Amino acid sequence: MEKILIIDDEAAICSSLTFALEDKYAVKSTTDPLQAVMWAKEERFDLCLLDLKIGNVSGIEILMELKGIQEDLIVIIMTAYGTIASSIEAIKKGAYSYLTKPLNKEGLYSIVEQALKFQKLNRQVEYLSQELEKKYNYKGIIGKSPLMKNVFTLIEKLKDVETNVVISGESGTGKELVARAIHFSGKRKKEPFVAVNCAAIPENLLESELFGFKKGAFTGAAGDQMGKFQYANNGTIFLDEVGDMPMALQAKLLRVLQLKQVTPLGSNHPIELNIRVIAATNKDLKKAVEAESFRQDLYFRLNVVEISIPPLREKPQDLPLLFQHFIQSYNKELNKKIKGLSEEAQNCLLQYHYPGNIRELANILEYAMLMTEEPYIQLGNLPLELQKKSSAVFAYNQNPVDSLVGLTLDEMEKLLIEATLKKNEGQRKKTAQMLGISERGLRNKISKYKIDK
Ligand SMILES: Nc1ncnc2c1ncn2[C@@H]1O[C@H](COP(=O)(O)OP(=O)(O)OP(=O)(O)O)[C@@H](O)[C@H]1O
Repeated sequence: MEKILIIDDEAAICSSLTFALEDKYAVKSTTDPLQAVMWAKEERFDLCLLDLKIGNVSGIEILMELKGIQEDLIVIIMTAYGTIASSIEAIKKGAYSYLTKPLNKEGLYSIVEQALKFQKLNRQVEYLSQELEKKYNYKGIIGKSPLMKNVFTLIEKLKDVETNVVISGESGTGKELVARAIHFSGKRKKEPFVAVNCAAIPENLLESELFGFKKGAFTGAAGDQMGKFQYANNGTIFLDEVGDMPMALQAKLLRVLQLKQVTPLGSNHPIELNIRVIAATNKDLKKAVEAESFRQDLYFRLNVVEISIPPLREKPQDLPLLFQHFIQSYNKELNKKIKGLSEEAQNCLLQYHYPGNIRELANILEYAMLMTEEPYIQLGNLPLELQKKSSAVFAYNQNPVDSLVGLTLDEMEKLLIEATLKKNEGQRKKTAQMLGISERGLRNKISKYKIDK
């Protein structure tokens, strides 16, 4: 039985409403707003009939307090004054609807029934979207596309074995997330997971960062320092951007992996290691081996199994799930109650090709959520760059040439190259022919406009 709370400063109204509703619902009523707030803290009501003015207390304040306690409580405002303005204010603050006094029984029944139905549906939607998120959320990695399912299968296979793994994919595709999933679901999960970005640490510091050093090993080595390998002992070391590791260090890394021991700089005492190595790269390591910028022996030692993570533009079916996932998580982080995206904003985000992959999508949504005050993110809340692209595409569909007015020639050229590449599924030769330029010319423009390949 649904529970209804009635708050009105007239005891007669409280009892007549109770009488009208108690056959069908569990009803509690009070003339004291403080009492009502106390009840709401102790038990969960489904619906509240709230007077707009209870003595000196404003019903809107009570409404806000009740909503703060239980967000999905349906509140129907009752007003003797019938002033549209205050009722509209109440609705803006989260009331479901309002009734004008004197109350008519039929009107009351119908609005209560309708409101409870609405709430039931809302709860169902909330429940189903959480279930959906669970279904397509593999250890915090969202995705339902066949490409991502393949990644999940590999994680399952690799989590409990000791095999070295290379995770490849463009920047922001989730390589570190996958490495963490392997570590934290496998048998080393209680041991450390240590991530090192080989591209972010200056070359002269990388060796000491990885292997550690003894006091006096070099100028400035004021005391002993443990290296990342030692920190990660018994656990997993995650070598991010391994393709950027200098050649000299690659040889040392290979020795550490072969001998399963590390010797800090300036020390003669090797330390035994029991470590799993997961490396990541946004470069094509095979090509780097061919170009002799990556050692072949190290490549074979690291790359026992490769997990390749597809760029976001190759798995558009994951976009709606990711939108929902990030909106939910930023709602928590930013203390917001955004419900979703307007159709226009959603279309704009569906059309975009995300050179920065999921990291870029997350940033766009965080920005948009900070900008929006409404329940749904609007096109105008998205970064300007995206809006511009979207309006150009939209306008183009309406009126091909006029619509491009406002873009610079460079912006237009970039859009045209992107669209032609997309039509030709990335084939440059065909694209260059279509655009009437040489392949070299196309390559130059691709790099000038930073178009992803
Ligand atoms: N499938 C996914 N589901 C949910 N969040 C994801 C997913 N993939 C990536 N992310 C999020 O996107 C951000 C970037 O991911 P991550 O750092 O793992 O990417 P990366 O490929 O290692 O990037 P880089 O190469 O730049 O280091 C993180 O905040 C991560 O949580």
